[in-house]
Amino acid sequence: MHSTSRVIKAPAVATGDGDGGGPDVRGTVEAIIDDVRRRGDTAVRDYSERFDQWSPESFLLSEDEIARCVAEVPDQVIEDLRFCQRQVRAFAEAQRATMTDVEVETLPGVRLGHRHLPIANVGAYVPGGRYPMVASAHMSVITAKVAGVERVAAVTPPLAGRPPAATVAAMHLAGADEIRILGGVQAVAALAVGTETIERVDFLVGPGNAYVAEAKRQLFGEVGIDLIAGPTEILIVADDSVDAELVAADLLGQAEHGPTSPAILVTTSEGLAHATLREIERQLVGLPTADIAGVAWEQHGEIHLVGDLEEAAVLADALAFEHVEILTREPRWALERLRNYGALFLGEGTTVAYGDKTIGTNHVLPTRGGARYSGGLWVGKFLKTVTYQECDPRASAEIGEICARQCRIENFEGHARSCDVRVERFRS
Ligand SMILES: NC(=O)c1ccc[n+]([C@@H]2O[C@H](COP(=O)([O-])OP(=O)(O)OC[C@H]3O[C@@H](n4cnc5c(N)ncnc54)[C@H](O)[C@@H]3O)[C@@H](O)[C@H]2O)c1
Ligand SMILES: N[C@H](CO)Cc1c[nH]c[nH+]1
Ligand SMILES: [Zn+2]
Repeated sequence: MHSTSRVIKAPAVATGDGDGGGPDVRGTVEAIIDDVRRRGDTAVRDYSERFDQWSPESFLLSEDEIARCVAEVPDQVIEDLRFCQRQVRAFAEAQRATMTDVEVETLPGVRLGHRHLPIANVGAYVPGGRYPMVASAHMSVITAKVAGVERVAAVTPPLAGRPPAATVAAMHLAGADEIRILGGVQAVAALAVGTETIERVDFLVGPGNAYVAEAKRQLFGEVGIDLIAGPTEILIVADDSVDAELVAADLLGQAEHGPTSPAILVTTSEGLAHATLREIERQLVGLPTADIAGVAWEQHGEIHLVGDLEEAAVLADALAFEHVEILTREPRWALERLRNYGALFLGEGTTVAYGDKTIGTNHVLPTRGGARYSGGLWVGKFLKTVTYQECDPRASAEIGEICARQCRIENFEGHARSCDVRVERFRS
């Protein structure tokens, strides 16, 4: 296909630079994980002091401390948290209901099945370095609980030298079994490898900054992980049916996550492209987070003018962004056409912020191209799909003959004899 794509605004820094996985981040993370492995709680405390100026008597909140946090949160906030959590739970439960166990008779006397078993021990990282990311508590903790996870150990960094009350309330209402005020690599490493006071988990979930994402990547194998959910990304596909005010607001909305968060507009309308540039400048004035969003936009913001929506789709699939908004006349075309995205937002009626906080889909989503091979966090990530089999004597004799021959092709004589013994025993 001949592309007529033109760049209206290029990023000052190549997308992906500096937002994780670079040698500095990799080395720092490796050193912290090693140290936590060697020195346990002492290392955890040292890094918490160094990075978060936080060294309480215990990182684990007592029931009283949790109750004090919940009491600090205004009633309206608690009511809204409960609303958001109901939406997340309802969608997770609907997804869980699709995951039925299977048992089939594939041949007479041969029964094969699978079951979905919840992981027993999960660590849920709730970010909070720059903003208290309250909603991440719903996304990880509720979803784990809907899956049937027994122990959810939740962690989040302190906020201005204190437990972040709303985040703690959200973790508690979501059903977290343990709540620790502990952030960054030291928290993730402690959960993964275990320390004198923190029982290790089997699976780590949740978003985080480049350090947290890299820590999960390095610990993978020793512990399971949901996905790499690093610095937020947004891509908007738009035609001339949408106005620049909405597009600019949505781009800046996610750019405010951090100075390395890319925000990209792909449009068929040259008028919208230029209007969006102007509108972003206008909206940055007076935005309290303009210092972050402005840098993100300047360094990682892009506008591409394309010939048609097919070109837009090719670009969107190649970039495989975390969030993709479709602001075109008939947005549902994207459901059929696009394949690489973490979450899709169809039409002007919704926006990434709805998914981030309130509507019920999970906001823990793949970044840095991870959408090519993974979707976001969902109830299925907490379930292990395990198989079983059973064979009656007649079927066993039949299968055994074939299987023994197959084993010998591969020179597995021991395997073959485990079949032979059954053929002998069960042949009528
Ligand atoms: N992809 C997703 O699904 C998703 C969802 C929500 C949030 N996010 C992302 O989560 C991130 C949250 O980042 P944050 O920083 O606000 O909170 P965070 O909790 O992820 O990280 C804060 C911690 O980073 C550690 N840290 C900071 N500087 C460090 C350094 N130089 N060396 C080692 N450790 C260091 C500190 O211990 C601190 O507690 C954002 O990038 C946001 O875009 C992603
Ligand atoms: N946009 C983030 C997902 O990348 C989620 C979030 C929560 N709160 C604000 N934003
Ligand atoms: Zn967001």
